Amino acid sequence: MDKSNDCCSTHLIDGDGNFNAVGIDKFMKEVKLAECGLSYAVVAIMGPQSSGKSTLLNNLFGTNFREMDAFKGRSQTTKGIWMAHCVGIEPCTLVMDLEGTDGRERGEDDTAFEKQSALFALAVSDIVLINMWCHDIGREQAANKPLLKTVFQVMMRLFSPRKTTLMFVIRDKTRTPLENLEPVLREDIQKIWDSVPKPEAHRETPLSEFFNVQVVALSSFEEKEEQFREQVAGLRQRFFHSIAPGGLAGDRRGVVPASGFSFSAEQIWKVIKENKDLDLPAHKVMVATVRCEEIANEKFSSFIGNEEWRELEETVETKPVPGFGKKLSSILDVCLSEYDAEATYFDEGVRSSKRKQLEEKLLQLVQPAYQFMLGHIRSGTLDKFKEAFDRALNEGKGFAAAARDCTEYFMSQFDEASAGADIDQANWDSSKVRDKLRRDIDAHITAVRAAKLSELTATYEKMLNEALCGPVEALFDGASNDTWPAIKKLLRQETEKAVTGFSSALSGFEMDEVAKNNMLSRVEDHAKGIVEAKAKEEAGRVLMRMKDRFSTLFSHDSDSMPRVWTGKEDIRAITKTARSASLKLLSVMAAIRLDDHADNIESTLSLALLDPKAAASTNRSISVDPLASSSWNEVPSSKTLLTPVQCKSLWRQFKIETEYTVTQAISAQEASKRSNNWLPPPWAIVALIILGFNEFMTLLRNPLYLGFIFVGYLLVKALWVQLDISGEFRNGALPGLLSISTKFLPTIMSLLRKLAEEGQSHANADPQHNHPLPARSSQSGTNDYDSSSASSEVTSSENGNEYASSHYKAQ
Ligand SMILES: Nc1nc2c(ncn2[C@@H]2O[C@H](COP(=O)(O)OP(=O)(O)OP(=O)(O)O)[C@@H](O)[C@H]2O)c(=O)[nH]1
Repeated sequence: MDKSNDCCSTHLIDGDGNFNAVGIDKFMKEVKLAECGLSYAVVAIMGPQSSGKSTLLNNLFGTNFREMDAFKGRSQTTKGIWMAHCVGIEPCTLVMDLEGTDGRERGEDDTAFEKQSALFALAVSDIVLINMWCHDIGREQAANKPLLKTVFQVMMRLFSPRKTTLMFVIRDKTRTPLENLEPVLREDIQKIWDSVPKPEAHRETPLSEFFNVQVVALSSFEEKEEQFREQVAGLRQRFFHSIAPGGLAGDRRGVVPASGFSFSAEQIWKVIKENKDLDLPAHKVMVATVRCEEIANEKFSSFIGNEEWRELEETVETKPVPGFGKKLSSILDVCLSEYDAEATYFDEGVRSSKRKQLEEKLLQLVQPAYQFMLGHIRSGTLDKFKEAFDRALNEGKGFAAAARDCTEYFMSQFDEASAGADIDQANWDSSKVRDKLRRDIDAHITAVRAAKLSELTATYEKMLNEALCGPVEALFDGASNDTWPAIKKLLRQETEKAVTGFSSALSGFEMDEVAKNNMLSRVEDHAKGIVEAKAKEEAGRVLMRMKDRFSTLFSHDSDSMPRVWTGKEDIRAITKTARSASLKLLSVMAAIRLDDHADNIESTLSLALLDPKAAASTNRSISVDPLASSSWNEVPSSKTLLTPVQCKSLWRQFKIETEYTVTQAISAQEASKRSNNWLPPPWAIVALIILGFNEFMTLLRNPLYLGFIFVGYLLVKALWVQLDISGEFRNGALPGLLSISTKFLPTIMSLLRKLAEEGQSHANADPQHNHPLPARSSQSGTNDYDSSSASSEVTSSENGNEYASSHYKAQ
């Protein structure tokens, strides 16, 4: 029978002392040893070569170790150490069949492997069966004596050895009852124990401290097979629940968890082969360290490959994952509890330190995902805060209250959400992200606050602009003594109104008094600035305004009716009034007078510009022009709109530009006077009537004369109109005469030509109806007269209008 093909037995260490790690791993998987934890037992059998060890094990545990064929003779069949799984015994029990001692194959001196395998069996097994022939008991040259000596010697090489059960299996028992055999055997054992050299610490240590000695006797398999089987079946029962308290196994102090068995065995064999002492507690820790490390690494790798984790990690990079903390905690929990389950039977100190390391590694791995999650929570909370804050402001909530409430609410929202992202395994600090959120919120509030404040300021400034610009301009338009007081009053009213409104609008911001007052004073300054800017603007066009005012006053009477220069008006007085009114405008526009400080700009200006002679006489002693200065005495330069020099220059310009209007008026007045004087004086008219009374009467009595006179009148009138005599004389008598004299003859000629043409055309058109010429001429003359008269009237009317309109334009 070839043992290598057995499904449940494997060559653990070969004859040359090589450890079959691959084979044992495979074996462990087959028997599912790793799942057993500490619930497993290891049995080893030692004994002389061909003493029926394999036969016993196969019968006892249902194994399939190779037995020697009885017909081929007693030669060594078991080389090295074999291992098999005991069939049907609970808990899982492994059995090791060791190479027989005192074998002829290795020679008498080659005890190295024997000792090594004995030490290995003692270090690894809970129960060691010592197979011996019954007839060897009490014999001096017994085959098992060297074996026992070896066992006891190697036992000394184990530090803190656990108590192992040494079960002496007496084969081929004789009729001598066991009760008689056992004391002899125990005596033999004790003698051997006493003869073994021991270290100082164990010199007095009894055998029972190290070994739990048991003795069983079996009938011969060959001769009394039936009895043998019965006895073996009874013995088998003792291996059930061997590790339970009071069971067959020893104290199991050095036992390693089943999953570490293969590694532990390999390491023990390695140490034994290197001929070192075996420190089992240290070995246990070493095995635990290596195995826990392996388990931890395996769990870490399986965590990295975990689908759920990978999905979570991938998702959280782009968006928040609801229930992040719970999900991640549960994945980590599964991983760590798997570790716990597998490492549970290893040394507690090692196990927990490796668990801690695994946990740290896992937390390090998942921390970036947590940071992503916190980042999403932070940005999401910030966005929601902005929305809610805007909404609260739009609903009319006070700025500071809205900022405070929203901040408080959304910070608590963040705290809640970040608590949801926390995992049970770590106490991660989210305060940095929280602080960042707080900073972002504060920055947003500050930005919105600044925008709102500047919006409010702009609104009130705009209101002030609207309230002040137009009225101030109108007030400057009618510049008078009351202008600046009126402007001051208007400014005060509007400023008060704006400040009150602005102040109540600012109340929602809960600003400190100083800042608030600063803002209010800025609004006040703005109002003042508007007035000053308007004043500067108006001062820039003061010349135009002065001219307008002059024209208005000059060309209109006290009822604001356009003035017609009839000759009765006092142009000098009118001019003076108009100029002094214009000067008033100049003096009003010369400086900003928003404070109550009085100045004498007006008097200086009127003295220097309106009445230069008086000024000259007043200042004779000083002989200095009061306007030859670039500043007014009482007015600071910031409030000066027009310096004295500018005023002087403006006045000069003004006078030049208005002079034409005055000249025009004077001319018009003279022309008017002349046009009203064409009739002879009344006394001449009375003398003419008295002296010419007879001639008039004669003419009236004779219709022919009357007709001649009428025709003559028509001719003179026609000449008057044609020559525009009244028009020609408007520019003076001499130019009129000269002009008429040059135009007289051509006009007569053209008049006659027209008459001739008229007569010709009538003769050609209707030769039969030859109307009498006088009648026709009379009609024609009448028409001419009418049209001329009308045109003359129109012309004069147009001239009148033109005249009026020229005056109007001048205004
Ligand atoms: N006298 C006697 N012979 C036995 C007994 N059991 C087995 N044998 C015989 O002993 C011989 C050796 O049997 P194995 O079981 O191979 O002995 P072993 O100790 O495993 O041999 P190695 O592996 O070579 O050390 C076989 O021929 C068996 O038939 C027994 O109880 N009494």
